[in-house]
Amino acid sequence: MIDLSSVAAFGRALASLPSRDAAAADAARQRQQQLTKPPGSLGRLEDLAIFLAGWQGRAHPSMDAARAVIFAGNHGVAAQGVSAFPAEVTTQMVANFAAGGAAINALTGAIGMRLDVVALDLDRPTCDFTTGPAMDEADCLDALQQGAAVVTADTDLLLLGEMGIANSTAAAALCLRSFGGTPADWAGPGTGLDAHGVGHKGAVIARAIEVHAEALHTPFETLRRLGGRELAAIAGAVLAARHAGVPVLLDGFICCASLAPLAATAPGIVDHCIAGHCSAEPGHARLLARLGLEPLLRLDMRLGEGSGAAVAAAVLRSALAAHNGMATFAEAGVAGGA
Ligand SMILES: O=C(O)c1ccc[n+]([C@@H]2O[C@H](COP(=O)([O-])O)[C@@H](O)[C@H]2O)c1
Ligand SMILES: Cc1cc2nc[nH]c2cc1C
Repeated sequence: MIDLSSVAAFGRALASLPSRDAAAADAARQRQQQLTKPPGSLGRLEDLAIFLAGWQGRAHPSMDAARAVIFAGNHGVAAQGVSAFPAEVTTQMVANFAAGGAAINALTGAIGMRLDVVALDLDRPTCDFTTGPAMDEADCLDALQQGAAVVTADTDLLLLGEMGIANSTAAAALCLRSFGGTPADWAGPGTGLDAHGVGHKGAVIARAIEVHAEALHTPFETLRRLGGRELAAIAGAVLAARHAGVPVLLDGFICCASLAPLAATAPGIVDHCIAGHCSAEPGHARLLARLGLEPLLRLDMRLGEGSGAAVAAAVLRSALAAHNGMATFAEAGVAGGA
């Protein structure tokens, strides 16, 4: 596992991002040319298979050891009335995940994917970041490490998701600080605020940025001051996955926003990531454009908890079924191959 035990170690991990295996990607690209179809006719499915080959380091990538992990955290900023739901729903939904009753249980179940839920100190919400840093240094490092700890070298795809009432406020603050714009560019309805609620949320975010303005100089400080435990855990998991050669499937606005502070200084942090979908949360399309990611699906989903990524995982499955299972022109005796 990569070392994320100190702020300096986090900085080093972000500054030394490994590249994909170009030879494996080339071998997969050549295989695609030989399969019994007009070149390019499987569209983005071809790109996805080549992408997974490059990051898994093998011409025949797999999803047999794919794993979904949902991180959950509680947020002090919920006290500012920024969510349509009460803060206790985070803990209640974690119980629902454990009981198998949530959308993510159904969606990972439908594709036979392993699901784990990591609840991060739910009885100790982060501090309200309109008055001080969300986390102290040790807290943020611990969350980063708990995220990194879910990554094992034998995982072939890591699907990430989150659960945390009020975390779309933290996500919007991370985006605003990382990519600029106005609070209105990044604040949306989340779980269902009306227009007045969204306006209030924007004002809360503006206040937070003002309070921390002098101190938001590094990705770590932005994550620590404006983020939350589940957001830091996602950042840690993405960083660890990169160093372990594990491609990542990202979910919605909040999941992607966890990477905003990192991407602002190291844009290549998302190179091993696929955006599973574009959420209906308005900031997500803007964020994906800033991250340089083209989402696989647009289904107007805005649930979180990994749900959009789980639907997209079925598309990845199709990409690999074709890539690994089709006959070549030579094997099938079909004329016209390269
Ligand atoms: O993934 C998304 O794009 C998304 C968009 C809106 C809401 N959510 C989920 O709703 C919660 C955050 O919304 P809120 O209004 O409580 O900040 C959190 O549990 C997320 O998983 C998720
Ligand atoms: C019920 C509910 C389920 C969720 N799943 C992810 N975020 C959520 C927010 C709410 C409110």
